[in-house]
Amino acid sequence: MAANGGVPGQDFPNPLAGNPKYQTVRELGAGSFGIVQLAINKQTGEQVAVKFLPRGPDKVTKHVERELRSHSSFCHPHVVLFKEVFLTQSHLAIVMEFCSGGDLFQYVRDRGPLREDEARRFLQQLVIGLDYCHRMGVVNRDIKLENALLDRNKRLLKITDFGYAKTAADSLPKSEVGTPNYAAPEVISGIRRTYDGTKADVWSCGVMLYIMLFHVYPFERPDDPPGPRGFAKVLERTQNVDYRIPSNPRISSACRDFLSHLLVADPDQRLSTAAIMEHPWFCQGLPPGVKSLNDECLRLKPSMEQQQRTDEEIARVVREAMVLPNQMGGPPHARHASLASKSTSGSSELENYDPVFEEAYEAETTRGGDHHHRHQHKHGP
Ligand SMILES: Nc1ncnc2c1ncn2[C@@H]1O[C@H](COP(=O)(O)OP(=O)(O)OP(=O)(O)O)[C@@H](O)[C@H]1O
Repeated sequence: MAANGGVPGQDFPNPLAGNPKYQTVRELGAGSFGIVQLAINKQTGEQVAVKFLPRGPDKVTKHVERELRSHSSFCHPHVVLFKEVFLTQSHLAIVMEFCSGGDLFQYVRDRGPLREDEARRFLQQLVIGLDYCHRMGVVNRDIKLENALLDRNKRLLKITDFGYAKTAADSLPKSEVGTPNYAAPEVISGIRRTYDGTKADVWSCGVMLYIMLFHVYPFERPDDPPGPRGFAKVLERTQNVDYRIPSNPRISSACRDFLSHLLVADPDQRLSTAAIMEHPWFCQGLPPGVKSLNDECLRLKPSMEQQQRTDEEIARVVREAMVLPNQMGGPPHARHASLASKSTSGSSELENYDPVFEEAYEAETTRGGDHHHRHQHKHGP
């Protein structure tokens, strides 16, 4: 921490300086919208991640409001838990569950291709989390390795970043969003004025699985030219579904079949998350009870009145955050406009859920085998 209480490398004072509830531990990273800090809740000792968006109309937009609305309605073991949002003098602060194991991109980058059963375990968790979001009426549209965070044991996966998410009520997505390497053909082509965002998310899951298995992007080639020409080739191959299955590391025919049902050009022919959950490759080693987890989580959904109150509160905080503090003439420091804190407590089934996948991993590890192949590829993560 800089001497002035500021964040090293940042030209503004630490937004949490003097905050009565949270204290900064360290910076976790920066995204395109703002920085993320690890902080500690001084009252409970709990570690949390706090994302800061600079106040003012440039960074705090209606998209932020939508992200917060979606995120605040979720309560699921494979979705990073939203805790609260508040205003500081300079920033809108979004408090989330802290995932100390880094993201799946770093994990795959450090290990090389994952063993098929390890890749499947991550994919299972991703799809279960995603199916829940879809059933809550939200498509993510930015599914990628970087947005899958891991717990301290690097076993449990949690989806994060709903910056591009759309609710079903917002109508089907029309804009081209997401990350090019993970974008579905119908998103790239723009031929359909609208597309089914749930199926675009499924395509991105297919890309993620491919990268986990082979440590390279499916539609890139090592001899692609750099810059826009290489980029254009990736888009062209995506639209032609022109990918190859490397012979090394060898994958099972069931896995190959599974992948070929995710990376399908026609979204109507592509598996839905519900159909994925019936595929034999996906079901292998799936801990018992996991398939009914989403029904349980959906039962915990806030009531319409509750969610309406939360949405109104979010709208109020976001409206205030859009105005620069010196234009408000309001209180000078850390105006705490927070929502009630959330946790998964109250549902014993959810509280007991995390060990389910952990135990499944343990069983798998005991069964043996070298967990991590270490093939090096030129253009992988
Ligand atoms: N809940 C969290 N727990 C632990 N680390 C987190 C958490 N949320 C974000 N991070 C880390 O903070 C960094 C910035 O995250 P953020 O979501 O702002 O940006 P991003 O997803 O990398 O980029 P962008 O927002 O441009 O897509 C990332 O390295 C991410 O791993």
